Amino acid sequence: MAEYVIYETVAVLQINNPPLNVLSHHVRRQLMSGLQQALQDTAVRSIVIMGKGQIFTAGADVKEFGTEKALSDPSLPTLVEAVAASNKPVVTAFHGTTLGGGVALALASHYRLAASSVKIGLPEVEIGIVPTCGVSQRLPRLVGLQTAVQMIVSAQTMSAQQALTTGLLDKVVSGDLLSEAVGFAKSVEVQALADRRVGSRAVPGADTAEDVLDAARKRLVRRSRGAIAPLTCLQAIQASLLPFETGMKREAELGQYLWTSWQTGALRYAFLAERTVKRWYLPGNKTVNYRTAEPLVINSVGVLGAGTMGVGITICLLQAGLKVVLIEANKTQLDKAVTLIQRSLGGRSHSKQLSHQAMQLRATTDYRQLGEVDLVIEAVFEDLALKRKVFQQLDSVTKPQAILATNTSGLDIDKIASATQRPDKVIGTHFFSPANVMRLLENIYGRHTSPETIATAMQLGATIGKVGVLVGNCPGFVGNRMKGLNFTEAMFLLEEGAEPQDVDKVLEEFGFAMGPFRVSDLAGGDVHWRRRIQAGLTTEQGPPPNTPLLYRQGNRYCPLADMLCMQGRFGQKTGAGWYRYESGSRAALPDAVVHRLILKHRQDNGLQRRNISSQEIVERCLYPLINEGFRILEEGLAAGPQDIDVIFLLGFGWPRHTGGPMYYADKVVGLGILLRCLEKYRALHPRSAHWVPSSLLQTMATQGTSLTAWAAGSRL
Ligand SMILES: CCCCCCCCCCCCC/C=C/C(=O)SCCNC(=O)CCNC(=O)[C@H](O)C(C)(C)COP(=O)(O)OP(=O)(O)OC[C@H]1O[C@@H](n2cnc3c(N)ncnc32)[C@H](O)[C@@H]1OP(=O)(O)O
Repeated sequence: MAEYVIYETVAVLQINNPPLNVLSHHVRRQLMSGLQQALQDTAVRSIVIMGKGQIFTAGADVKEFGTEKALSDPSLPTLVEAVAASNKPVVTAFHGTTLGGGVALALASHYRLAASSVKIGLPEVEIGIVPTCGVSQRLPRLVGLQTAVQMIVSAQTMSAQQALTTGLLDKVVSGDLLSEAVGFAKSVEVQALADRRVGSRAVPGADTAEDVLDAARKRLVRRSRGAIAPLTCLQAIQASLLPFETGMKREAELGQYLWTSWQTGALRYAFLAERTVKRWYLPGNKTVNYRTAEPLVINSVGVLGAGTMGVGITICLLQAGLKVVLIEANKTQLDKAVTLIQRSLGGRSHSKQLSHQAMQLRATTDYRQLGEVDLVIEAVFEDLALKRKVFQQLDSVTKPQAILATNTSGLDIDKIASATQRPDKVIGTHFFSPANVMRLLENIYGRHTSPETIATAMQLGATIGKVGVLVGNCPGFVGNRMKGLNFTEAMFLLEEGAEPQDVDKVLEEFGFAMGPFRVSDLAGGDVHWRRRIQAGLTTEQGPPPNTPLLYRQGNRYCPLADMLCMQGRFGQKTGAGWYRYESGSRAALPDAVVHRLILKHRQDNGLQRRNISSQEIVERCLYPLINEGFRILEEGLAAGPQDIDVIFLLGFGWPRHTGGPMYYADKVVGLGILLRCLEKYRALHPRSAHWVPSSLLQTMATQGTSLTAWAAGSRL
């Protein structure tokens, strides 16, 4: 709700809708009624709008979007325009965080005041909408086009000091915000309002406007990759160069266009899904969940292995204020890791002046130093036998109540746990590289993992700023199990007529930052080659004896990746893979050697080249992966489609504006069409098991059930 209090001649309207003061319908109604009361009360000469609690407001109520409530009277635009039309001065005074609709209220006010710690931002583009309510028209008039573009299109927050410098704020206060705001409001009661109305101003620096907009447009065309919101927001900003009323009409048209687009639905889903997955539960036993399981308190963590992953994990633990014992048998490697960690945390090792965070690190070659830690994250080489040996050692050196986590991208958690006497305390914590940057933490529970251990791993993820997603134990877990199929089909497309750059281009246009072949070159082709060798699919010398070249273990198989690896072409690190790289450059250049290799492979094996459409590339690379997602749900390895989508959005660069693979299948492709497509390709490629539609998909498609609606109903 919103409270109404009078301080002499000042009416103070305080938003009180904990925890984040979102501008839900009831809040808007009360603010509007408070505003009208203040305007009618002759004793009131000025009005202050502020918020109670930890922040001013997180903006419009995103959970109302897509429902009638979002447009119910007073809608946010109506409220904002009522503030702008006030004939008594309105001062918006904010603290904590002020986002979206909160900024709209502030811009419509006559004065803006903020606490010095405030963060101001316009995250609308991230949920696929235009910052309407006059924001796209008033902000450029107040701070100039360059800053407006920066704020609206980047969605980054601004500090109070930056906002003061750009002219967004009139004053930054360090004392009590309420008394400062009331004092300020009194001081402006007799001031004329005409030139305080932002809408009546001209956009400063309009002479350089076209240059600013052109540069922004070029940047966005390069970066948006299919997302429509950023360029639409830019169009709205451009309209601020028109007379105010005309610009407002244009803003409303563009606002409506995005408001009704499927992409805003997808982006809003992604926003809520990231929060939904925190409310974890075991798909097979909902009584084990985030409410019933208590996490252990974790103060100190051991990290075993100081390779790239170990270093990244250590950095995020230290950044979260945890004590870390880093163990590495190789002293040279350990020293190198310590330098990297200190550098990353801002400590200056040469002057011995370390940051406070870096001082929480103890680096040693001695396992016994793990005796007192609350939890260990093992990050040694991805080899089951090695990990089992390490866990045996950990079991004997750590205290009995310590949790033992393994950073594996696909090995069997139960086999690792069975090397210890405490399988209930063993869990998989799959970090994504670079571990200190990527926000995903895939947590994998084994057959014996206790609820307490799960709750602790999920809590640890939140502590270190990651989004933890809980999944069941299967080869590759959820992410890699699904992702692997994308690459498999991408290679079949090469056999049938495509070149690596064709496949990459189509998937990059779809929205991925990099296509599968560029990703493979970046990650290093040898990583998966080793896995294929371990799985008995190939050998270092070629196919295993008495194995047909194009079929392995009963399925169609493309040996092209193996052939490249046998030539030592592992990708960027060797200067050549699916592409070639000129020395020191990361630019992937199409390579005649690869072209000839593919050509010869087709000729040797009687494979006919044909033209492959972009549509087919998308379907062949993405639909098997989605089908596998349905199988994962069917097998009870993920609680819902949100969990799978968050894994792909945060761990695999799946384009956010499509919501993630499961949302995309449900809301964009349609389950019926997906099913028919799988059946078509199954008929064409009978030796690829991944085209067999999952029974869950078949049931849903046949019954016309929506996956997201089904999931929303079953979620705790
Ligand atoms: C057909 C005609 C069409 C015409 C157009 C009609 C117009 C209709 C209105 C249009 C209005 C346009 C202009 C205004 C736009 C906006 O304001 S859009 C909203 C902008 N705000 C956001 O995007 C907020 C994003 N939130 C955050 O970044 C973070 O939540 C936070 C504020 C920084 C706090 O972070 P943290 O403390 O980590 O908390 P969280 O876990 O993220 O959130 C806690 C719970 O609060 C929920 N929540 C957060 N923000 C909102 C929100 N804006 N609305 C609703 N709910 C919100 C969040 O989901 C969490 O809840 P659970 O999901 O239940 O866990």
